[in-house]
Amino acid sequence: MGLKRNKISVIGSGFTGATTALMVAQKELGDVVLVDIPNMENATIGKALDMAEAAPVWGFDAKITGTSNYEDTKDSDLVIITAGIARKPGMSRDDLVNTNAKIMKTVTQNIVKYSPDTTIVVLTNPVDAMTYTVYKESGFPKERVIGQSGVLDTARFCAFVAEELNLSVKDIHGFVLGGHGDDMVPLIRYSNAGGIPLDKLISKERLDEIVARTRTGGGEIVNLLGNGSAYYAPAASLTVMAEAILKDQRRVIPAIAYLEGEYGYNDIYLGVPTILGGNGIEEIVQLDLTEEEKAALDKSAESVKNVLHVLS
Ligand SMILES: NC(=O)C1=CN([C@@H]2O[C@H](COP(=O)(O)OP(=O)(O)OC[C@H]3O[C@@H](n4cnc5c(N)ncnc54)[C@H](O)[C@@H]3O)[C@@H](O)[C@H]2O)C=CC1
Ligand SMILES: O=C([O-])CC(=O)C(=O)O
Repeated sequence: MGLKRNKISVIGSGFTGATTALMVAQKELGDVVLVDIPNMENATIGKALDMAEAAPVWGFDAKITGTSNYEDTKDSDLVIITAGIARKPGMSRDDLVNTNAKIMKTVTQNIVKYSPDTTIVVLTNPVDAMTYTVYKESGFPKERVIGQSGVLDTARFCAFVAEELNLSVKDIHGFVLGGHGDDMVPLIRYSNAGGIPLDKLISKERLDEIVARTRTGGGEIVNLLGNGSAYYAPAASLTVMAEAILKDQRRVIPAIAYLEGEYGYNDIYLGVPTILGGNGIEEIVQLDLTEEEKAALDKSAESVKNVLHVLS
């Protein structure tokens, strides 16, 4: 017998879930089970079938199944949660908290029932609080419940810097920490273009504008789409995290992790630099922060705590 293929379940077959399913299948990270509520079952089966029919065109081997039955997720190696409502123009991510917390609880109970040893990556907003909810509901060890924000926020920052400098995105490295809200913390000191610190290449005034655009990057897309939020870059971000975990890459990736003293915070999920590998979050990297950077991170952590208070 040959090697066993990974099984990846994606919960929620909407914009982010369906796009993620296609991206992970295209990269042959494993077989994919796409799950939604019973009312959406036909549409979910249809999306999965449509993706399976793309496989011969692109030449990827991955079985893709659509379902509303969690039994089909049994023994998943990785579960990605995208289920829930998305914001519309005029809303903040935090407005989604009560509706999506309820969804997180039922989804998590079903995941745990069929895949007690899996690793969970959460996308649903407000994502820091939703990752905390999934962690508490699952009873899983903290390293196996992870939230996505930093890859996306950093990607937006890098896209804006590459555009500003007219350079390849491949040479831009950024680091965005904190909660996935408008007071997230892009760390200029740890960002560079081909190793050259950004403050040597871009004026302070323009850098401030890029930081501000990064912080409201999700809202910029929400306003343009009019009827939902971003999904291509979020799905690409989830795919990178899935690859790091399933291939045990030990990549340095900003992710939403449970903190017990790191950066001075306790009992909170927050975006920090991590090492992501086969065991999920294998380490939290503790950077030295200036007083100003730490104050900005404190403010962001405070916003996440305020959302968590709504839930308790
Ligand atoms: N953390 C991040 O960086 C990002 C987070 N998001 C969040 O991801 C979530 C999903 O966004 P979209 O895919 O654009 O929304 P969408 O509305 O296109 O899809 C959500 C899907 O979840 C399904 N769903 C609802 N309750 C469910 C349940 N109990 N079980 C299974 N499926 C269920 C819905 O039927 C729908 O198909 C939103 O909360 C959004 O704010 C989106 C982009 C980036
Ligand atoms: O902005 C939103 O509501 C969706 C999201 O989290 C993002 O695109 O960063």
